[in-house]
Amino acid sequence: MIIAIDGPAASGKGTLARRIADYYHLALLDTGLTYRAVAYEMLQRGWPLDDEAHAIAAARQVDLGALDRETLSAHEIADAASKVAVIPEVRRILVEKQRAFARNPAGAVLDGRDIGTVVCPDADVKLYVTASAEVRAGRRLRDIESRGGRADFAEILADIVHRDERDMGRADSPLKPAADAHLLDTSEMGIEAAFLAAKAIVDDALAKRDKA
Ligand SMILES: Nc1ncnc2c1ncn2[C@@H]1O[C@H](COP(=O)(O)OP(=O)(O)OP(=O)(O)O)[C@@H](O)[C@H]1O
Ligand SMILES: Nc1ccn([C@@H]2O[C@H](COP(=O)(O)O)[C@@H](O)[C@H]2O)c(=O)n1
Repeated sequence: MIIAIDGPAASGKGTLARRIADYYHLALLDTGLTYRAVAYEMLQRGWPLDDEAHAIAAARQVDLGALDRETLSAHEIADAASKVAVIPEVRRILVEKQRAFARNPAGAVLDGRDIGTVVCPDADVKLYVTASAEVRAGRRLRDIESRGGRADFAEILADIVHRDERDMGRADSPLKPAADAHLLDTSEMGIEAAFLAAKAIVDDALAKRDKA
């Protein structure tokens, strides 16, 4: 079984993906980390983010087994990731690795921006998780503060809106719900309620599949 979870920044898709993968005993890949790994390498080396040759070389080096969430989750890497993610050849290389992961015989959950539309168009279940930009900014702020950091709500909101615009507006694999995705607006749902709503969708899809 493959479950595809897409959505804009800080919508809670990663949290949901983790819960679903644990519950159904599926392998999990946060594909955002693969773009972040390319951005991290570019920033570390001092290469401009629009240097396509170096970005492509960095994408080839990405090892799915060695993605360091702690290092890659830094807030400033997110914006850089969305800049390298507009380069078609970077996407092609990373999508190939993501598809290889999705072939895991035990089944897999992948979350990102183009999983239901490009990476796994035949996924058994597709979820498009969203929430208002203000709710998402509030969640991200609490996230940063709970780890001892400081941030400004207005700045986070502006970053989120700007990143969404870039992700939705790019020519190659823009963020959008797949035609057959189930929309899950979690603006007024806590983590547990969002998980239960997603689980109901997955269980329903599995029951239909088993009947067919
Ligand atoms: N339904 C929810 N209600 C309240 N808080 C939530 C909910 N879902 C996720 N969160 C919290 O919001 C923050 C962002 O969630 P998460 O990292 O899962 O988002 P994401 O969509 O994967 O973000 P990104 O695209 O930036 O990686 C986390 O602190 C998480 O605990
Ligand atoms: N399938 C994906 C996943 C991510 N991106 C780009 O990476 C940026 C960071 O992603 P996070 O989920 O870790 O926040 C994101 O803003 C996208 O630009 C992508 O293009 N496709």
